[in-house]
Amino acid sequence: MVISPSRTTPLALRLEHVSHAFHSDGAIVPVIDNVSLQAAPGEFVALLGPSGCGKSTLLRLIAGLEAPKEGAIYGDDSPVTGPGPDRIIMFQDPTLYPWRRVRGNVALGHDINGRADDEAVTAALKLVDLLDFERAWPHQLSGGMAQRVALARALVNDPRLLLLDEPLGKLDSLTRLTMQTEILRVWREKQFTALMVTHDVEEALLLATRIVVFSPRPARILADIPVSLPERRHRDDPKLLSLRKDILAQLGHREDW
Ligand SMILES: Nc1ncnc2c1ncn2[C@@H]1O[C@H](COP(=O)(O)OP(=O)(O)OP(=O)(O)O)[C@@H](O)[C@H]1O
Repeated sequence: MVISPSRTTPLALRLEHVSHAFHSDGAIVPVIDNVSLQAAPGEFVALLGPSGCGKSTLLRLIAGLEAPKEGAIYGDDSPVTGPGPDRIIMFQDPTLYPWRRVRGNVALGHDINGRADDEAVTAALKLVDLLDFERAWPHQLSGGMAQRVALARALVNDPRLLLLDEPLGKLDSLTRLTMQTEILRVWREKQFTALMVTHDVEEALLLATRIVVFSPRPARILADIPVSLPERRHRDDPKLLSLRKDILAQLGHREDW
């Protein structure tokens, strides 16, 4: 499979009454509680919620890494029964192999049958603007560059749904701003469906077309908010600031102290 130079065919995602729980020390710990959610093809949905509420677990269920205890997940009306190259997850930690160059790390995303497609790897490197660094080693990269390598590795199979699990969480604030722009640029170019977990309300408002707010564990949907802001957004837009205040209130934060 070769990463297509133009738009991909985005996936329509649907979760129906999804619940999940873990066994811990002989007890059952509910983590997801009756979550029904849809993402239209090409939407960028941000998932916000308190730490430990179950957001990463929800992404793992959508990626097919685990099966929900109850409910069902559909991609384009087909039930999700396991992982697949159409749904790729990108984590907070880029986890690059230090003994592989940048190109070799990106190729790993495509190495399922023991060989990578050179053209696909080149296209993915180009997409994140790292072709000039293809022969660099991971230790020679900045944190932002390492995350761009991880993004290229996620994109090399041309996913139809990209699941971003706090991908910018460990970056310094300036690199984070640059990476937000990078992610938006790549999403606009490829037009995959995106679901991104973040703790940063402003980040969600700058990137997403919709924001879903979750309760503390077990995660229930508290609010599903369309972000009807212009495509090019400004963090000091009064409408963005007002939405930010509403969402922080949903999360139990008040800013009047
Ligand atoms: N494999 C597991 N076995 C047992 N408990 C687990 C497992 N994975 C996650 N949990 C628990 O499920 C809960 C939700 O975890 P999860 O990582 O999904 O939360 P989160 O909202 O992504 O958290 P954060 O925002 O801090 O990353 C936590 O209490 C966690 O300890």
